[in-house]
Amino acid sequence: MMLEKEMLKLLKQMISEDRLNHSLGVRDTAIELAKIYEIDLKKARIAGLLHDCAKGLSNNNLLKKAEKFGIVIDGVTIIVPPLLHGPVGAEFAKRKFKINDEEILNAIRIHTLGSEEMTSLEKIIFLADYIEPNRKCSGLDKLRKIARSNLDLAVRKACDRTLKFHLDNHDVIHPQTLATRNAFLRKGG
Ligand SMILES: Nc1ncnc2c1ncn2[C@@H]1O[C@H](COP(=O)(O)OP(=O)(O)O)[C@@H](O)[C@H]1O
Repeated sequence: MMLEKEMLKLLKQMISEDRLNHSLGVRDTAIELAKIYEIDLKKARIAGLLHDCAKGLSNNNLLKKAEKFGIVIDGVTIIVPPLLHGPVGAEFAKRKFKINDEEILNAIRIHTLGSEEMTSLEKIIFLADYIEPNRKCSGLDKLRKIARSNLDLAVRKACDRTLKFHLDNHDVIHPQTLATRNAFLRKGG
């Protein structure tokens, strides 16, 4: 595996300064949550750092890379190509950053929409992306607290926020956020 210093150097060439700061915030928040929930700190650290490594690509390039990597492009994703930055990012993590750990790759892959069944690492990356300190949306402090005491409830509440946001914005909405939300509601989240 590459050293984190080398990963950082490569990542800097791939994303903007703001996105890099966000990635460092996600890395640090993921480490903090990993300590609370007693999961592998190194995996949380690397997945957090690299989760947005494909965020610098244009919609057109995301679609091209998705096709090249054999990623399934569904009817909503073709309309909202930024949804591909997780799946394409997982491929970049593997090919450019030499990450072979499937748990890290899956956490990067599903970090935007979540999934009905998620590992603790996947939940932590999903949430760290949402609550890291550079995110300034109102009302996040409550979610920051919940993430530190109940991961499943925090995932469900994060999905609720995403759904509300996109409804209010009159956006096309990917149904996976709703599927994730319903699954976590049933888990008691
Ligand atoms: N359920 C969804 N339906 C449609 N678009 C979504 C959904 N969830 C996220 N998006 C969009 O996908 C892109 C990536 O989401 P996200 O990783 O949360 O972005 P960011 O880190 O820039 O906030 C954004 O353009 C966001 O608006």
